Amino acid sequence: MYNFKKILNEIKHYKKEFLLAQIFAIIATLIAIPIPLLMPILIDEVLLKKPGIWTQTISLFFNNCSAFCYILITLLIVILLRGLFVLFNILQTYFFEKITKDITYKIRLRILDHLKHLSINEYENLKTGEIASKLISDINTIEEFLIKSVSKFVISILTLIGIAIVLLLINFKLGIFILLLNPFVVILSGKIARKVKKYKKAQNKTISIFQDALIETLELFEQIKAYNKENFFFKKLFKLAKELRDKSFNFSYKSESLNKLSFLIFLIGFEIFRAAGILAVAYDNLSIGLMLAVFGYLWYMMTPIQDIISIQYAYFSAKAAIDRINEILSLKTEPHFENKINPFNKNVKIEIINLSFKYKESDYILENINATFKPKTITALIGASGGGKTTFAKIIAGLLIPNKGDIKYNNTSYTLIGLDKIRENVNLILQETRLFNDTLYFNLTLGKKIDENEIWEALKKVKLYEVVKKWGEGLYTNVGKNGVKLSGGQKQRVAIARALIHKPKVVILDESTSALDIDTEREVFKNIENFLKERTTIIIAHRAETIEKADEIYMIKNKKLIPLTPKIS
Ligand SMILES: Nc1ncnc2c1ncn2[C@@H]1O[C@H](COP(=O)(O)OP(=O)(O)OP(=O)(O)O)[C@@H](O)[C@H]1O
Repeated sequence: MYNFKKILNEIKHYKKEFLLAQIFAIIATLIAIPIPLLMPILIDEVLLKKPGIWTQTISLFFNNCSAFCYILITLLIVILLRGLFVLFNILQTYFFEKITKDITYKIRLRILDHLKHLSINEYENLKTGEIASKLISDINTIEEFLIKSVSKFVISILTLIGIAIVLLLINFKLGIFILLLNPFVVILSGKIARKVKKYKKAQNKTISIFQDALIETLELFEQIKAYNKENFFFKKLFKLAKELRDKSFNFSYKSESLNKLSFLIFLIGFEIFRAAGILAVAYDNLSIGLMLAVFGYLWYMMTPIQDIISIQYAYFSAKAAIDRINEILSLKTEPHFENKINPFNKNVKIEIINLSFKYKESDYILENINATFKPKTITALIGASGGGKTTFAKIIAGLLIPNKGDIKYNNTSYTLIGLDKIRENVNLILQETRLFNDTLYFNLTLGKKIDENEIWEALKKVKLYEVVKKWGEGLYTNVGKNGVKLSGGQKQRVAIARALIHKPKVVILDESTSALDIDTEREVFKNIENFLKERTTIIIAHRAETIEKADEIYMIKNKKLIPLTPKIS
């Protein structure tokens, strides 16, 4: 779990970089502080002919300097200082960014690692979009806070101290007046500016509601047409479009007005300080040049004050982001079992012993069941819809962990094998096959190097050979997002081909030919029959013909697994 202390503590790992960054930040600030003073001072010392410390210093190096020479030298020095300021600023940014990006990278890795080990049961309750937004936007928010608090805070404080000293030295009374009042001006205008942000957010929300509805309508366009529901859905869209107009108008108008108001407050403050500056010239011996320098410092003060104030907001946003990230980190990961014994080096006998299972908040789906699945045997599993067949298959495949009882693979408990080993050797082919937006080759091999001939052989068996041969790029054809270029039945056959290629010791077919027509299903089964008979096979099916192929039959009924012997035919 994360908290601010833990995140800020991370900085300890970057002591060298952090120290360098701070040193560069201090140098940059020291360089920047005198810049607003240099040009205005020439007004007094050169134009108004009141020689002072600046022209005297230049004269030490250049004899008989003319007005042009003073202005040129000052200009060159200002340009040089500005250049050096940027250079040191870049250096400090480099190190600060390196630190913050590395810290957030570690947070990202930690979340990804947690997701990797998430139990499937927990994963099913998560929305993928939510995870994506959490990973990206919440971590960005934390990063923003880190940059503001770690890098900008120190610089802002230093800059303000530097400016305060210069202002007080220029004119004590004017300095005090500005230093006390300016933060209020910035805070007030900043507060209003934040309200603008709130309205902008509300406006974006209305836009996204409209966008979501539009996308959904377009995605389901075919079904909407088929059910003759265009009027209903488009009426909803028309209504949302109207709402979007009204709300957008309301928000844009308000946010624009507030924006202007915020700037007005800032300008009023600025004008008051200018007036105070002129008053100081009139009544307090402030020179015109120094007055102009004070105006320069007024602008210069704005950014550090704003940065300091925004740390507070960044803190609250980051706090919410940390809470959301912790929500992900609190999701249960699957138990880790040591891979002590590998029972999969021969054909597999699976024994289910007093096994019970329930989902997070459900009643028991399976209760105290016992069964044996013999090697080189095809077992059919039947039962009413919703009875728990897929759940049972997932447990055998190591995707769900039983709440009670044991599963033994060749007399070895799953707790001694390790889930990864089980998944490697038990291939569960589900009814719905999800494919990667990648080539058919990748979808079949999943990154493993497999000889193309072997793949073509598998495709022949599942009757996809002709189809794929016709594709221009053959095995290297991209199947599109979620395999859109393939029909439901073709996708199911890709999944079966994948199993043929990976040769698992146990195969579970969970209604994995449901989308095939009877003839194709019959042929595919005939082609893979030997493959299935050589291993431990469980077939979940409704069709009598599929069940007939089984050597044994089990039925799931009332949370129990009942052997059906003799075989129904
Ligand atoms: N992730 C889940 N969280 C909570 N309950 C679930 C989850 N998955 C399935 N269930 C519930 O478990 C029960 C068994 O579902 P399962 O999918 O295993 O049944 P099935 O026999 O395979 O059904 P079908 O023949 O319709 O595919 C159902 O009541 C279902 O609502």
